[in-house]
Amino acid sequence: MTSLHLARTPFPEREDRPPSAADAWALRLLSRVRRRLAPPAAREVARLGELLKQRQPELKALDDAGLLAHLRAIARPAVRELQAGPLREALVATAELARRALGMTPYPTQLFGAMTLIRGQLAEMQTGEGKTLTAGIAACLAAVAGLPVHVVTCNDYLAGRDAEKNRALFRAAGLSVGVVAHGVERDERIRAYACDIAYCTNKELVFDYLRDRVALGGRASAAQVRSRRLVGGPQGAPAEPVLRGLHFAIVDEADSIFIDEARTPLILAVQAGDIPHAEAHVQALSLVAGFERDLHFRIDEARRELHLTDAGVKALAEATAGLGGPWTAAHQRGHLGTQALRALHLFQRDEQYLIDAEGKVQIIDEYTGRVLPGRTWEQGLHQMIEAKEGVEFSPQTTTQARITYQRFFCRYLRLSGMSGTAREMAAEFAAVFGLATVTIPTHRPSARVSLPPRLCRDEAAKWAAVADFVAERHRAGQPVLVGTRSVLSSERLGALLQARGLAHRVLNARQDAEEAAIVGEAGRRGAITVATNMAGRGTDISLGEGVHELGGLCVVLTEYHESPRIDRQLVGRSGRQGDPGTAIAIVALDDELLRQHGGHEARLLAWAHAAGAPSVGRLLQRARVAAQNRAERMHERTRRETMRQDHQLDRMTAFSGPQ
Ligand SMILES: Nc1ncnc2c1ncn2[C@@H]1O[C@H](COP(=O)(O)OP(=O)(O)OP(=O)(O)O)[C@@H](O)[C@H]1O
Repeated sequence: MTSLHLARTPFPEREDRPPSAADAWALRLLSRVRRRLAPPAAREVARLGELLKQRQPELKALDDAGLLAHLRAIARPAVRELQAGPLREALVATAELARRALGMTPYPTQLFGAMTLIRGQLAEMQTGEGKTLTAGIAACLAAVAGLPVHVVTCNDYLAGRDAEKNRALFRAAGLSVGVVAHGVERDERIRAYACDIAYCTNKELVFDYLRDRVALGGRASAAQVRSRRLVGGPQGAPAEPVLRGLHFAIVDEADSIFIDEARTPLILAVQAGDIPHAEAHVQALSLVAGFERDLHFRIDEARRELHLTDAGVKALAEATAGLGGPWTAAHQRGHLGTQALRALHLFQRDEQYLIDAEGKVQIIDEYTGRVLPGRTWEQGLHQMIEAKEGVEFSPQTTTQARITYQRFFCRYLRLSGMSGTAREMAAEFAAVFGLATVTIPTHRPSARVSLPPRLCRDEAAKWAAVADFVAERHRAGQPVLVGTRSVLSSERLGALLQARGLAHRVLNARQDAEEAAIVGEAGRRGAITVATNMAGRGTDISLGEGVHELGGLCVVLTEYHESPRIDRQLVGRSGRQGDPGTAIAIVALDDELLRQHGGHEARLLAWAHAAGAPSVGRLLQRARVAAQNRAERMHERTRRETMRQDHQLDRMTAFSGPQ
C-alpha cells in the first residue's frame, strides 16, 4: 500500500524549468524511502543505477587513457576488500569502459550480477538477462585488479562466442584474452591460460588440470617440483604445466556444471594397448542376443543399470561351456555378458552415441546434446558398442588420474557462478561449493506467454500434434524452435515436417559445425528450427524484422527432462529481456520421464486421459513435478556417492607419495 502510494506521488515531469532545491531534496528523500522499502537486491540495483547516472558526466569527460587510469587506481582495493562503496565505483567505471568499447551500457542489474560474481557468490539471472556481458564486466574488473580469471562455459561454441563478444572491452582495458577449446594444441593452451582472462570449457579445464598433476608428479609440492626441475627427479624434470594456477573462476551455467555433470567423475585415461579378447566381444553379443528381459536379466531404467539374474548367470555358463579363453573365469564371463546386454539394451545409436563420418563411436553428452570428442566408456563397454556397430575397435584405456567437479572447483581461491536456474539448488551450492545464491532482479518484466500443455496418448500422436502446431504457427509467420531430447527424435520430426512440405533446419550433435548459422536464422519470420539440448543453454536467438508483432519466438517442448531446470532453459530461449515470446509443452504419456519416474501420479494421469477427462492440465503438472522430484532425488544420491568415493580415493592415495 505504502509503495503504491509513493509510486503515484505526483512529482510533475520537469520540462524546461531547472529543478528547485526543494524539488531535488524531495526527489532524494523519495528515492531513499523507496530504496529502504525495496528488498535488498532491488535496493542494491537501485543504488547502482543511481551511481551510474551520477558518475556518468565525469566519467564521460575522461579520455580513454584517463578512464583506464582511474579504473586501475580503484580496482585493486575494490576486488581485494570487497567493500560495497569502492566496489560500486569500480563497477560503474568498468561500465563506462564497456559502453565505449561495446556500444552497450550495462544495466544496473548486470552491474549487481557482476558485483555478486566478484564477491564469490552465485548469481541467479533469468535467461536472456545478459550474463555474457555480466561475466565480461566481472572478469574485466578482476583482471584489471591483477587476478587471473577463468571464465568457464559448458561448450566450445559458448567459450568462443562469449570471448569474442567481450573482446573489445578487454582490449580497451589493456587485458589479454585466450580461448581453450577442444583441439587447441598444448603450446596454444599454455598461451591462452597465461592471458589475463581465459575462456574455457569445464571439461578442457579439468583435463588440463589432471594432465598437469600427472606431469608434475601427483601430489608433489611446489618445492619438490622446483627441486626436480633443478636436479631431475626419478623421471627427469616434469613438463611445464599448462595452467598457471586456479585463481578466480566465473562458471557460467553453473547448475549444469556443478549439479548435472557432477554425477560422473572426470577420468584421465591412457591407452592400455591392444583390446584383450577382441573376438570375445563379438561372441558375447551373439551369446546374449536371445536372453530375455526379467528372466535372464533385469533393467533398472531409472538408474540405467542392468544385472544378470541367477537364470542368466546359469544360461551364460551353459552357453560358454568349453569355449575357453575369457569364458572360463566366472567373473570375467559375467562381466562380458553384462556389458554385451548393456550395449544392446541401454545404449542406442543416435540417442546415447552416434557414428561419425570416420566410422567412430562418439558419445553424446546427455545434458548439452553435443558430442564428447575423444571420450570413451570404461571397462570394455565402448569396445562392446563398437562390436555391436561393426566398426573398428579402439584400444582399451586405464585410469591415470581422476577428480570430480565438486573437488576441482573448490580449489579456486575465489569461485563464482551464474545461472538462469539456480534457486532450487541453492542448498547444494552452499554445502558443496560454499557458494551463496543471490537472485538478480530482471531488467524488464517477462512478457512470455505460456500456453497450456497438451498431452497425447503416445509418441506417434505427439509428433503429429507437434507437426500440426508448428504448421499453424508457421502459417502465421511466427518463428518456431522445437526442442527434442535426442538426435534420433530431432531427425524423425525433421522427416515428418519435410513430408508436410515445411522447410526447417535441424540442429543436433551431427550438425554442430553449422550451429552459429542455424541460430542466426532461427528468429527470422517463418523460420522452423528443430534442435536437441544443444540449443537449450546460452543460445541467444535474435528476433527478425516484424517478429515482435507476431508474438516473438515460439518454443515447443516435446518431452519433459528429468531436471526442470533444463526445461526452463529451453523455454528461456523466448521472451528474453521483456521481448514477447510463447512457450508450449506437447508431451506423451509414454515419454521417458513419466514412464520411468511417474509413479502413481502418472498412472492417475493415464487413467484420466483414457477416460476422456476434459482437462488434465493439473494432473499433468502434478505428475511432472512428482517425476522430476523423484529423478532429482535419485541424482542427488548419485552425486553424493560420487563425491564420497572421490574423497575416499584421494585419502587412499594421500600416502603414496610423488610418482
Ligand atoms: N546492457 C545491454 N544492452 C543491450 N543489449 C544487451 C545488454 N546486455 C545484453 N544484451 C543483449 O541481450 C541478449 C541476451 O544476452 P545473453 O545471451 O548474454 O543472455 P544470457 O543471460 O546469457 O542468456 P542465457 O541464460 O540464455 O544464456 C544479447 O543479444 C545481448 O547482446
